[in-house]
Order: sequence, then C-alpha cells, then structure tokens
Amino acid sequence: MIWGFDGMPALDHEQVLIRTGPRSRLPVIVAVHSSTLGQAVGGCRLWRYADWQDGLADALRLSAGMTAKCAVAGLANGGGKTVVAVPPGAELDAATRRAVLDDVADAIASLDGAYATGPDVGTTPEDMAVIGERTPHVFCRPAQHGGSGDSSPATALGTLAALRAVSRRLYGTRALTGVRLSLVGLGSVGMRLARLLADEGADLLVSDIDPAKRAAGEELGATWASPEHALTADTDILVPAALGGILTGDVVPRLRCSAVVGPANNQLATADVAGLLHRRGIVWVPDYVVSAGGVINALTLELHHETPDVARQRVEAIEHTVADLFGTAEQRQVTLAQAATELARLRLGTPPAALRPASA
Ligand SMILES: NC(=O)c1ccc[n+]([C@@H]2O[C@H](COP(=O)([O-])OP(=O)(O)OC[C@H]3O[C@@H](n4cnc5c(N)ncnc54)[C@H](O)[C@@H]3O)[C@@H](O)[C@H]2O)c1
Repeated sequence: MIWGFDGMPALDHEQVLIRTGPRSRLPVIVAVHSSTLGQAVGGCRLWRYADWQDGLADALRLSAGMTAKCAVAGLANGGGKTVVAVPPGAELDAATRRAVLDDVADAIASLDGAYATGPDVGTTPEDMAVIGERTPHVFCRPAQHGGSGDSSPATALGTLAALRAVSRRLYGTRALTGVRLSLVGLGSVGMRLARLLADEGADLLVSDIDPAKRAAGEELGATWASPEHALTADTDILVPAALGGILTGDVVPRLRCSAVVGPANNQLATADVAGLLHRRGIVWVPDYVVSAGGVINALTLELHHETPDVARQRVEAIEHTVADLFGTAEQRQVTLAQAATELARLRLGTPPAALRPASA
C-alpha cells in the first residue's frame, strides 16, 4: 500500500466527496476510486471512528479494494465506498439515523450516477430503501422495494464455489464430501455456508463467540468448538467467516490446515502475513475473491438487469476464477494474492498506483 501524508492512503481516487451532513451534522464521505470498468460501487459504512479522518482513511482504502474486487470478479463496475464517521460513544436515535441516511442519499445523488451504494457494516437492506427514496443509485434494497435484499446467501454460495476450486486443487475433486473444514463465525454468511457444506457431507467443526449459535451448528451434525480451538484445529481448510484481522503473525505458525478460504473481510492482520502463510505452504485465497458472491449477485440483478439464473451462474463462476488464479500462480511462480492483483491490473489497463486489492 502506498501511504500519503499523515498515514493517509495515497489519493489516486477519481473523486472524494466530504461534507458535514446538513441534517445529521455528521461527516459523510463518499470515495469514488475508479470508474474505468463502469459505475463505481461499494457499501455504506455507518461506524464509530475516534476521528473523522480515520473514517476518510477507511473510505479511501475500502473503495480501492472494491475496484480490485469488481475487476477480479469480472464485473463491469469500479470501486467506491461511503463512510459516515460517527463519534465514539454517540448513539443514533431513529430520527438521527433517518437524517444520516437522507444526507448520504443527497451526497450520492449529487454524484450524478458516478457511484451506487449498498449495505455494509452498520447499514441494512432496509436502510437502502430509505436511501432509495432520494436516489436511484442504490442496491440490495428489500425485495418489496425492488431490490435483491440480503446479500449473505450469494456470499455463502460464492464461498462454496471458491472452496470447490481449492478442494479440486488440493484433493483432486471439487466435491467437499469428507473434507474437514473449520468454520469460524456462524453469522448470516457462516450459518448459510455451514448448511451448504453439511448438505454436501463435509466434516465440519464450527465455532462462534456467541454460544447461542451452538445448537444450530450441532443440528447440522457439526462439532462445536471454541473460536480459538477452531482457528488452530487440525483440519483441511480453515474458513474465516467472522470479523477481520484473524490471521496474525502469532497465529500463522500455529495453524494446522492446508488452506485458508473464507468470506471474512480483512483476514490478514498485516500485509506481511500473506508471505508467512505462503512460506508455511498454506494456500490463502484472498478474501475479496472469495466473498465477491454478494456483490456479483446484487449488481447482476439490479444494475445489469439479468435473471436470477444468470446471477447464480456468475456467483458460481468464482470457482473458475480461483482455478484460473491457481493456474497463473503456478505459471508465474507467484502467490494467489499476487496473481489476483495481476488480474485486477490487467482488467483495469493501467492500474491506479495505490490499487490495493484488500478486503472491501
Ligand atoms: N454479508 C455479506 O454478504 C458479506 C459480503 C462480503 C463479505 N462479508 C464478510 O463476511 C464476514 C461475515 O459476514 P456476516 O454478514 O455473516 O456477519 P454477521 O455479523 O452476520 O456474522 C458474524 C458472526 O461472527 C461471530 N463472531 C464475531 N467475532 C468472532 C470471533 N472472534 N470468533 C468467532 N466468531 C465471531 C459473530 O458472533 C457472528 O455470529 C464479515 O467479515 C463480512 O464483512 C459478508
């Protein structure tokens, strides 16, 4: 990553809109990184930051990551991101939340279609319906509002596709029957993925910090473990499906898996962890490749007006994307992460200097 002054990511974005929301009085940041491949897309993050400039740094970084995510997924879209920086400790009541969403909608509308938003950390499909009252440049609204709704099912399906490609590479078969998987995080995506894997006869170890998830996991025939145990369990594939930063310099030497393939964003605590995994011979498929199913589905349906069948095929094509990355990595003697970066650059033509194919 290239850093600019004061630890801020270098600005190679097409435009960045920063304004104090006239209704909410909160900082609203919309970063449009690239429209080289088409309209920039990326979720709306409503999150607490110690300083609004931390929110700006997040918007710059995440929008660049979305450019890479879309490029590798083969989407005719670029990357963008909205961040509303909520001060620490502030609680948003219903009226303020509504004011925030109206401010976001007006900011997006002012960009004349350069960028469209969707749900992200802190926002929901219902929030997208509110934004949609003021601008058409929004996706993942609930079905009754004309959108494709929750993206988790497609994200789970895309993760399954990535796992198939890895299974074929490691074990010669795309079927996951009998493959040992350790799944960390049984949330919207993780639980759906666990169901898909259980249906296929995978040998599942599951975990979550929330003990209430245990019963649902065990109903699937999975073995329950603590997150710490699941992380370092003797398994074939570790599947991070919780929060980011799970792969640290301390954790990697303790891993007992052949591959790490999961949808959780920002899995690497620091960029050098990719090298540590590689040196240990552990395959790591970049999270932004694995987790692209949600955005592929939403954009295929809502922005490109294709049928659900076409959307599903495109999500399942993540299997081919990962297989191709294995091919490139082998041919060029690089890691999968490097192969993915190369693919993004190829699709974008001359890459922006700070293109950072990290999680978005
Ligand atoms: N929802 C999507 O379509 C989508 C798309 C792309 C990427 N992702 C990423 O996938 C991950 C999961 O998303 P989600 O929508 O299922 O989120 P979620 O909030 O529904 O689920 C997260 C789950 O992880 C658990 N968890 C949190 N910390 C944990 C820990 N330390 N150990 C074990 N479990 C822990 C939580 O209790 C929760 O059950 C996130 O990193 C998200 O950014 C999701």
